[in-house]
Amino acid sequence: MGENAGRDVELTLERMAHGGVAVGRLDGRVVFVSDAIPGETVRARISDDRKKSFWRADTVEVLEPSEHRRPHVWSAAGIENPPGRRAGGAEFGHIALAHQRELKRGILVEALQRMAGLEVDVEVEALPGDDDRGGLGWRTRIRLHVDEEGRLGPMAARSHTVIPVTDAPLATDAVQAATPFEERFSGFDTVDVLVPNGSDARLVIGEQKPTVIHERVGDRSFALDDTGFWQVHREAPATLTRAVQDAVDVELFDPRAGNLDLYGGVGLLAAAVADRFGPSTRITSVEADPRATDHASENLAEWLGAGAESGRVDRWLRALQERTAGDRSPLDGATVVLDPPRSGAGVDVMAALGRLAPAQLVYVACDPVALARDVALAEAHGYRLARIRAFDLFPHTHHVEAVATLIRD
Ligand SMILES: C[S@@+](CC[C@H](N)C(=O)[O-])C[C@H]1O[C@@H](n2cnc3c(N)ncnc32)[C@H](O)[C@@H]1O
Repeated sequence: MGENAGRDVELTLERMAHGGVAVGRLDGRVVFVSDAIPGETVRARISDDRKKSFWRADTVEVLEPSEHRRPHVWSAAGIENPPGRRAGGAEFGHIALAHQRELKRGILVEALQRMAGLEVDVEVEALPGDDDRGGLGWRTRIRLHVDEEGRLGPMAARSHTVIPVTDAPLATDAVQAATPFEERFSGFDTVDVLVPNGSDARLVIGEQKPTVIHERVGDRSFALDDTGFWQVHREAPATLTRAVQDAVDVELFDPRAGNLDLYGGVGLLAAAVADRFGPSTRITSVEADPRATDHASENLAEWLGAGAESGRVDRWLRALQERTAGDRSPLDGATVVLDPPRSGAGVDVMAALGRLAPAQLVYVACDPVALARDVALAEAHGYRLARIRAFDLFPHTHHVEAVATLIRD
């Protein structure tokens, strides 16, 4: 760190940036400030002055509060704790819930405008029950880290410091009740606590071998590993199922085409499509994790035309192209659902999709900037954004989920 780290400065915040930090300016230099709200004036402590183009700072006192400021929903994360000693993972917990959604909307709209040249408006929709519970009690799984004394807690934001806690209010009541906050776990790095829908709580301590669990979504049961990926919000699997079903343009959907569910996990979204379009639907889920792929095969077994293949999406699409003989693309008339990790699909995958030319893409995104970049790439390959919805899948954090339909012009 340079000589400014630790210095307190007064800043008025202009806007919220991607990543959940507010933007202020000090002598013309951008400063990203945590725990602040656009419009506020705060005293902030500089935490990182290594870069020429921007510094980072943490709010230590609010001098002129925003009307949207609230006491933090998690005392372990509030500004009463010293910078570097605040629990991470609830960086919007000091902002009124409706305003959190407004800020997330702004980030998504601005990213699409700046990176894809699109003027869209979109509401960030609350998930069922969240407004009644103040945006708390939604996490069906949490990962806690172990500090040097064996205590459990999240890391502080942008840090590897574990902050021991005695509660986790974003987690469901069942997850909180199952979390052994008072126990010590010396010798382990992490403890995962999860309560699958309709079954008992599970603890995954350190590098434990995976155990198969089941999650219910409506009438369906999905097999998965307790160490594997599953949507975190208790209402997310059902909400994304409906959103993907609604996002598919029915006129363009061909059940006999080579439909795909890329980054398919254990087959949640392939099942959504197959459920929507009936028993003759063909769809292949592509997933990098071989165990998740095995579960997807099992979870999709009732549809004759549905299956799962293991592989990295970029390589799998390249192999598909290489197998292609003649002029007809294997994705002619196909619908491709893709739900990549935070980094998005990226240049190679979007280019491969552009060459394979499916009729429509349904892009499920957990990062608005990666989405906007990939929408711009899709446009360059002849697709246009036909519709987009956004969901507040992660209340009290800066994260937002979007479901976009891109249609080949
Ligand atoms: C956001 S999750 C979505 C899973 C699924 N759609 C769901 O909703 O449950 C992303 C999935 O992509 C997988 N993944 C990450 N990178 C991948 C890649 N390059 N190729 C294939 N799968 C990948 C992860 O293992 C994870 O299961």
